Amino acid sequence: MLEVIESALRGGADIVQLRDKISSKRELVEKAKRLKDLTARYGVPLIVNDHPDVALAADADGVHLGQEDMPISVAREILGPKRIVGLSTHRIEQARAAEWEGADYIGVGPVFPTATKPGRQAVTTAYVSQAAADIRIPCVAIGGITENNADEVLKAGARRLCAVSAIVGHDDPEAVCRRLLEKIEAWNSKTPKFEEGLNRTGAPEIRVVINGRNERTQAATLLELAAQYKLESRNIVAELDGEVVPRRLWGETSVRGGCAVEFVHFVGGG
Ligand SMILES: Cc1ncc(COP(=O)(O)OP(=O)(O)O)c(N)n1
Ligand SMILES: Cc1ncsc1CCOP(=O)(O)O
Ligand SMILES: [Mg+2]
Repeated sequence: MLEVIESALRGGADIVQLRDKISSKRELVEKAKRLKDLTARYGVPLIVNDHPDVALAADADGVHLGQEDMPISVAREILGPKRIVGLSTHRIEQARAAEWEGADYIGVGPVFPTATKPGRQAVTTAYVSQAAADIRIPCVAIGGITENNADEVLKAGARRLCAVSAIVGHDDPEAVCRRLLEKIEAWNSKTPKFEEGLNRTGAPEIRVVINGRNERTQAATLLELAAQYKLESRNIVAELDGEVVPRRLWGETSVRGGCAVEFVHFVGGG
């Protein structure tokens, strides 16, 4: 496994997921630790599929969850705010919900039928296009993607590809990754520089609920959020997820996707 992954890393793979449905938890932790040592040498994040506890034990960079796995909020409780939490999606409503609930990225697939995930209906490139147009967090197209059909997926709007068998089932993973990356880069240079998940000023955009309304914001802290609404110098109280946050802490209080903020001001007589 380590040889194959190192070859992919040499070819430019820029994120690695440990997906192993057979090993025991004990074996998974061992594998994840060894993989983490390897990916860290290449400065590449390691994601563990399905198991936040294994991700934590191996100091991996995040976890990938499916629709049947634990909720994002529970994984975050286990992993803390800094690690990556990704979620599989198969239709646009699930993608919107994932964004809303604070996923860091979504899987979009299976784009094509694949023996790696047998019995799963393909979502086709139509869903890839929908996600690319509608979703701000990074979208990773997955499922049956090979060098032969990568351009079709990229043409549909994907800018991140995940491939399993096309890479690990090839005798030269490095060469496959290099060629896939060339395709991704060719499509990136054809389209305006607009990173998925980042808006045009470069800051990540998240969805929050402000005084009961769904809003998008680039604010990283409560202070920035107040400033966005020109409230920072007004005599108001802020609540984050039902807790009052003292004004002196606004600058160091993070706002994250899906959180609820109430800005309350006082009026005479009540
Ligand atoms: C990047 C990415 N996308 C989708 C999946 C599939 O996750 P899930 O639906 O939970 O299925 P399993 O992989 O657990 O069989 C993934 N692993 N990675
Ligand atoms: C895990 C997973 N989830 C959706 S498709 C898939 C398998 C992707 O593997 P392959 O690249 O071999 O089709
Ligand atoms: Mg899963």
